[in-house]
Amino acid sequence: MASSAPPPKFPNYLPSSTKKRSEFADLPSIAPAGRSRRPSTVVIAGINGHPQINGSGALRVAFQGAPGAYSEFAAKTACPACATVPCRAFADAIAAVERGRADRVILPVESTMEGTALRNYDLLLRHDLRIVQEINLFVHYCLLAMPGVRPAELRRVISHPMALAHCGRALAQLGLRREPVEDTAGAVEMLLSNHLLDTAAIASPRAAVLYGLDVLAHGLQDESWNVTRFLLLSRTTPGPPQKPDGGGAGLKTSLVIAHRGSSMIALLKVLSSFSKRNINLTKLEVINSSNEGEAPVMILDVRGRGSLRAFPHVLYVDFEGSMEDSQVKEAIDEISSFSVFVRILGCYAADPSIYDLQ
Ligand SMILES: O=C(O)C(=O)Cc1ccccc1
Repeated sequence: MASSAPPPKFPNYLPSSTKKRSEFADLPSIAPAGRSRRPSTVVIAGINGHPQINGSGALRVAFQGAPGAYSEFAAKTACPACATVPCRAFADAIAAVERGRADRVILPVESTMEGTALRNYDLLLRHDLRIVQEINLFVHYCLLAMPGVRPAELRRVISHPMALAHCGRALAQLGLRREPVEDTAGAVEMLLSNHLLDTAAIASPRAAVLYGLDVLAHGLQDESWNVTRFLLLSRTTPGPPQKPDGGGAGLKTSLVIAHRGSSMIALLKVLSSFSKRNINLTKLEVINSSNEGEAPVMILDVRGRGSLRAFPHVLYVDFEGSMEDSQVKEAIDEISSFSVFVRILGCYAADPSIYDLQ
């Protein structure tokens, strides 16, 4: 598919003021479960075929949000026969995998409009999980409201912070007050269970159908090219990564590299280790927390004593190839010789497509 994404910016999209549903002071409390129209099962057609756990049960994929969230669609795209496990927060979704209540967890990690979701990378680094697959989805946003509500009656809009950020221009034109909540489908559920007639939600057209809400506007995102990259994580490595075409190409590896001293010198050395072996980088992000007095990046040392270690300078690198390639092995050995810490976050099939979520 087309690949002319605009250059990513790199803010952390989650504002610290993100509200939990329980903190929504001016909203009536959420209706008891019996009154909620949250569907008990969600059936979504999958798009591509991937290995499944069969027999005793479907692969269970934890995601943050209510049924109908974009992350759930990403999970179903990656594993069409999976059973999805809704979780309130990302940390809960990760805990579900760590405690064996789910087999995989799916996280949105970057978008063409907002850049890297650093918070989600932080979560990935703090836990002993491996990336087993990536999924790219086009994300289309709709403005949803309770049946019969007219646009002029709306005063505010609630949604996931990334959705609010992606639709900034349209929302400014509509003059709606923005309030972040945990996920897009959760926002829809909140409208419904609290019968909010002055509030709209930004969510997918699927969520509108699932919950029976009206779609007041389609394609609310400021940029028509709005792709979100999700990572599927597992506690264990489920065997060698499957190449997407069954051939030799299409594997990717993700690394986090920490170093002391100048991050520029380390960056140049890392780039040289890859370039002299003709290894293609697909992502490179420098986190330098020492200058602005920010908290250091905490990384779980999965090889050592399993303890969290703090680093002021970190590089995230994704590149084409896997640990099966001798050139890749050599590059990682060289990088390890001048870095204080290197962790392989996963070798996995690169997603050759961008799936369309309508
Ligand atoms: O809130 C959701 O539905 C999510 O799955 C998180 C999200 C929000 C916006 C774009 C992609 C993922």
